[in-house]
Amino acid sequence: MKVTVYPEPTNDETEIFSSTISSGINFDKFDHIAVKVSGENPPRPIESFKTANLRKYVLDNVLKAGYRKPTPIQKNAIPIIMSGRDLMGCAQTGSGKTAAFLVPIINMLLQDPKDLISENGCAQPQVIIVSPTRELTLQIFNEARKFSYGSVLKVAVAYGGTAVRHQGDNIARGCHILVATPGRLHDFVERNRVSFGSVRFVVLDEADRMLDMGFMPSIEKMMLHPTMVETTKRQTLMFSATFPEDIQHLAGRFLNNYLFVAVGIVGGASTDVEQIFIEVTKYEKRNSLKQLIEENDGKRILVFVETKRNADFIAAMLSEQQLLTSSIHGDRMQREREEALQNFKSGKHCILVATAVAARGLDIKNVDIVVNYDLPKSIDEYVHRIGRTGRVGNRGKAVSFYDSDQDLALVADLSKILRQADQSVPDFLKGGGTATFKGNKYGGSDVRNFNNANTAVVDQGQEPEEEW
Ligand SMILES: Nc1ncnc2c1ncn2[C@@H]1O[C@H](COP(=O)(O)OP(=O)(O)OP(=O)(O)O)[C@@H](O)[C@H]1O
Repeated sequence: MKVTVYPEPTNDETEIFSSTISSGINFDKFDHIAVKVSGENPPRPIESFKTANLRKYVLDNVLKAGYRKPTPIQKNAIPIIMSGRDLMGCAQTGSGKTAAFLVPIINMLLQDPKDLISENGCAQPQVIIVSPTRELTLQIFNEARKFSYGSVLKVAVAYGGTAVRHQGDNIARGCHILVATPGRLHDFVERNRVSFGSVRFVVLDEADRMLDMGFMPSIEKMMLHPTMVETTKRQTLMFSATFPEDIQHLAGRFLNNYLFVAVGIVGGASTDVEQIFIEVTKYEKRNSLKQLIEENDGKRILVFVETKRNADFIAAMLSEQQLLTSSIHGDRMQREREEALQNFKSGKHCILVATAVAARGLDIKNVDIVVNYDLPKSIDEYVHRIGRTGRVGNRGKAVSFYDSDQDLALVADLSKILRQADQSVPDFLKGGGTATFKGNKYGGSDVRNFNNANTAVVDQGQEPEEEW
C-alpha cells in the first residue's frame, strides 16, 4: 500500500470557516423534539451561545462558523461538559454533535490551561478524540481547528494511509487535542510517540461503532493503557445517533457517573429525510440506478453498496455513461479516497459510490439523494447512511432498493423506522417479524433505568487493513 505525505492544513480563515452546512428551513423544528436527560443532578440546558459563559475567542469562532442558535444536543451537552461531567449523548444525524463536544472542551482548555508536555519525542495530549474512519477523523480535526482558531491551542491528527513520520513529528511538537483513528493511535502509542498521562478528555465519536466487536480491542488498549488517567480524573464523552442497549452496557465501564442525553428517538432517522423504497430483484438494480440518475440530472447523489468490488464496478459503469463519478472504499489509496470525497464535495463529480466507510459522520454540503443500491445489514447503519442528507434542518431524500431475497431480515426494523419518522410504509415492508430496534416515541432509554429522568517509501505504520 502506498502512503501519502500531505501539505500542512490551511491557515486561511475563510477556508477554515467555510466548511459548515448552512442550516435549513426546518432548523427551528429541532426545538420541538423531546429531550430526555437522565443521571444524577444534570445542569440546566443553555438557551443561547451568548449566555453559555463561553470565552470570547470561542464565542467569536462559533458565530464566525455561522451558528446563531444551539441545537438541542448542544444546549444540553455544553453545560454538562462544562460542569465536569461524563456524557453519553444521542441525537439524530446532522444535528451538531461535533460542536456539542468541541466547543465546551476548547472552552475549558482555554479557561483552565495546563502546560503542554512532550518528553523525549513522546507527546501527552490533553484531549483524545477517536472516530472510526480516516475521513471522519480529518473532518473532526478541521472542526477542532475551526473552534480553536486564533487561540494558543495546538490540534494534531493521526490516521492511517499517510506517512507516520510526518504525523508523528507534528504530534511530538506537543498538542492539546489529538484527533485519531484507533489503529494509528495505537501505532503511535506502541512507538512511544503518544502517552495518556495528561489526558483530561476522551471522546468517542460514533461511540456505538467504536465499542462494537471490531473496534473494542483498540479502545480497550487505549482506555486500559498503563499511562491512561483513571475515569474519575478525566471526562469521558460518547456521542452517536444510534446507541444499542448492549453497547451502552459495554460503555458503562469507561464512564464515571455519566449523564445520558437522548434528543428524540435513540437510533431514530432524521425526520428531514424523505425515505423511498423501490422493490427490485438484484438483476434490476443497475437499470433502476441508471434511471434514477437520469431522472435527477445534475443532483448530487451518494450511492451506497455493500462490497468494495461492487463500488468499483458501479463507478466504472456510470463513468462509461459519461457520468462524472468517484468512488471511496477501503482498497483505494488514501490520496484517492480524499480526492474522491473532495471532488464530490466541490461538485466536480455529482456522483459518489461508497461502501460503509462513508456511512457515518461525514458532513457534505448539498447531498440531494442517498441511494442504498444495496441495503446494509443493520438498521443502525441504514440510519447513519441516510443521514448523509437532510442535515441541520435541510430536507433530503433517500432511495433504497429493496430486494426481498437479500433484505428480508431488515423489514421489521425498516417499517418501524419509517413509522417513527411519520412516513408511509410500502406494502412490501409491512408485517415482517419483530423489530430489533429499541427506540420509542418519547425519547430513547438509558440502560441504567434512572427514575429521576429530567425531561427537560515512507514508514506506513501497522494500522490493520480496513474491512470497508
Ligand atoms: N448550532 C448550529 N447552527 C448552525 N449549524 C450548525 C450548528 N451546529 C452544527 N451545525 C452544522 O451542522 C452540520 C452537522 O453537524 P455535525 O456534523 O456535527 O452533525 P452530527 O450530529 O455529528 O451528525 P452525524 O450523526 O451524521 O455525525 C455541520 O455542517 C455543522 O457545522
